[in-house]
Parts: sequence; C-alpha cells; structure tokens
Amino acid sequence: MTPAARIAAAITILDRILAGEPAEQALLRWARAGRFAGSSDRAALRDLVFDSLRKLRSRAALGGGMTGRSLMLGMCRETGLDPATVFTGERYAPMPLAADETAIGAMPTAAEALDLPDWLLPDWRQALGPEAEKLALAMRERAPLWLRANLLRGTPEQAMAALAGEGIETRQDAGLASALSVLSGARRVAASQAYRDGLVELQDLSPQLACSLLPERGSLLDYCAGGGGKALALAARGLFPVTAHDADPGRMVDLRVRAVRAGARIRIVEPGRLTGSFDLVVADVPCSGSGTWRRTPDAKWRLRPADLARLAALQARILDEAAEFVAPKGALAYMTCSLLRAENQDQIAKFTQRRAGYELVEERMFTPLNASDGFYLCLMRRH
Ligand SMILES: C[S@@+](CC[C@H](N)C(=O)[O-])C[C@H]1O[C@@H](n2cnc3c(N)ncnc32)[C@H](O)[C@@H]1O
Repeated sequence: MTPAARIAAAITILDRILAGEPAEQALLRWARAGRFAGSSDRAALRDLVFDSLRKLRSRAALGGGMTGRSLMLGMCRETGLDPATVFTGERYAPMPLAADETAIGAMPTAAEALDLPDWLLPDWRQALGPEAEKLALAMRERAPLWLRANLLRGTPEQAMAALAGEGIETRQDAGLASALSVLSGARRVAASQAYRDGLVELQDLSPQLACSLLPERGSLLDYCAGGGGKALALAARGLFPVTAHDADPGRMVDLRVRAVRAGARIRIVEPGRLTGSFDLVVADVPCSGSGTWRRTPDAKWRLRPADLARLAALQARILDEAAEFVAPKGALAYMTCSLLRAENQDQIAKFTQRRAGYELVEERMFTPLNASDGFYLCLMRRH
C-alpha cells in the first residue's frame, strides 16, 4: 500500500471507532476484509490509528473536526506532511480536500493540547499535581515494550542471548535485572522461540517493579488473577506456590497455558471455593486503566464519570473481600493500573477507615516519568 492508501484506510477505521466500534475490533475487521494489505501495512495502519487516538482532541482541533478525514488532516498538519500530497484522489488515496476543509482547523487550545477529556482534567491535576501536564503529554506517546525474563527458565542474560539470536535486541533495566526493554524487533517477540519456550513474558516495567517490592516469604494469593500477569511474576520468584483466584473463571483460561509455558506452580481456585488464609494477598483490581492509555487510547475517550464511580465501588468491595483471606501478621497488596486518586489513595484511605488493624508499609506510583505505564501499589500489613 502507498502511504496515502494507508491514510485512506486509517480514515475508514477511525470513522468506525468514532461511531463506537472498539479500536482492536475495527482494525481486525479491516484487516480481514483488506486481504491485499501485508503485515507491514497492517502494522503501519495500526500505528496511524493508535497515534490519532492518543492525540484525538489536538488532532481534531488541527484538522477542524471529529471525523477520520479531519484526524488525518490534523496528523498531516502536526507532522508537517503536505496534505496536498496525500489527499489527491489518485488510486487508493483519500479524495482531494474541499475548500471548507482547507479553510478550517486551528492550533489546539491549552486544554486540547493535553489530549484528555475535559471532565477528567480536575481529577488528573488533583492526582498528579505538578506532573499532571507532563504526564498527560507522556500519554500521547507510544508505549515501549517490556519483557520479564522468567527466572524459572534461565537467567536474564540467557533470555537476552536467545532473543538476540532471533533478531530481538533488549536491555536490562538499571534497577531490576529481570526487566528487559525491547530496543528492536518488538514485532517478532510473540512469535519468537524464546517467548514460546517461556524464557520471557510480556509485562510492562511498572507492574514488574511493583511485584518486586512484595514480601518474599510465605503463602500467596492472587485474588484477581485474570490472565495471570501478577501471579506468574510472583511464582517466578520460585519461593512459594501461588494460588490464583478470579470472580470470573473464564478470565483465568490463559493462565493454565501460560503457567505450563513458564514452568510456574500455580494453583487455580474456582470462585466460591477459596478457603484459608495467606501471608500475602494481592488485589489487582479492575480499574479505569488510565495508566495504560498509551496502549489502549480509545479507552481514554470512552471513560465516563459514572464508570469511575462504579469502579470505585467495585474496588472497595474487592478490597474488603480480599482482606478476609489475609492471615494475621500477613500483608495485603492493592494494585491498579490507574493514575487517579479515586481509585488509589482514596480507596486506601477509606479501607483503613473501615477496617482497623492495617498499616501502610509501602505506597508507590509508577508513571512514564519514573518507570513505564501508570501503576499504583499500596502494600499494607495486618497487625
Ligand atoms: C486488572 S484485572 C486482573 C489482571 C491480572 N491480575 C493480570 O495481571 O493479568 C482484574 C480482574 O479482577 C476480576 N474481578 C472482578 N471482580 C472481582 C471480585 N469480586 N473478586 C475477584 N476478582 C474479581 C476480573 O474478572 C479481572 O480478571
């Protein structure tokens, strides 16, 4: 596909997303229909679409409207690409710009340039203080790819060498040796032998750092295990078996496969069958995902105040449920991939008011400015 044809395809896909279709689904539907597109076309198209979604407001301002065409026009104006060379109408290129399209579009206002929904700005500023603007701008950029070297299968150096043999260059994080940043060959990781052999898992740096701060002794319950990202990271320490639980057992289907690949000992418990108590209970609760909006930028625009209120109520309920399984003198780790106070610090303040006997041991907010995705950890100890 020519660059202009890719832009025409991005216009179609963006229009579907703006009409309500989830981004991943819209891309997949287009790829199935557009069989002429090669893998590099699909990758470039994905980048075009995701980039536009991360910068939706500012691009719409520059392009003069909230349509696929305006967003691509905004992209041209932002990146200095002459729209007349793209909107030519030739072969698969977008149709030429009409006079009114060339006439409209303006520099984004200060609020538009942050690329956040207006209603969220006060919460964002309250949560992030002096870093609020920098973090909003960081969320407009593409996220890096991080891997976790699985210590059950070898050393980080062995994982790096195996990846390098398949053309994937990585670098260890300065503070956490098992966290590998992918420098090149990112698109090859999922199909690589190193990944299929369980030498590495896909996991962002921030949750890896959070897991590295958890106590290493004793029995461990991942109360909201889902696909098992945290359970696998904690089981990789090889110290104690991990028990995994989720209210929706369907969410744990992948976990069995991933545990076998990783050589991890994970006991999966169906909802309603969980008994006993644990030295460490991890509650990685459902959240707005505001810390991961670089990867799921359409979620940034879908979130509504009512969703935040619903999530906050669910998070409080899960904290109370999970606390029932914490052994005396045990620990409770609350985690979200959100940057917002209502889902993080406020939840902990309310929890410690509701329940006597917990003290804060560690509270961390990881962000693209000090780690990678936005990720919150609060570790509490029960008296
Ligand atoms: C953020 S996801 C977990 C991600 C997972 N820990 C990982 O690292 O891949 C939150 C999970 O909480 C689960 N969940 C929702 N309500 C729950 C409840 N009341 N009890 C336990 N799990 C719950 C959801 O099904 C979902 O899988």
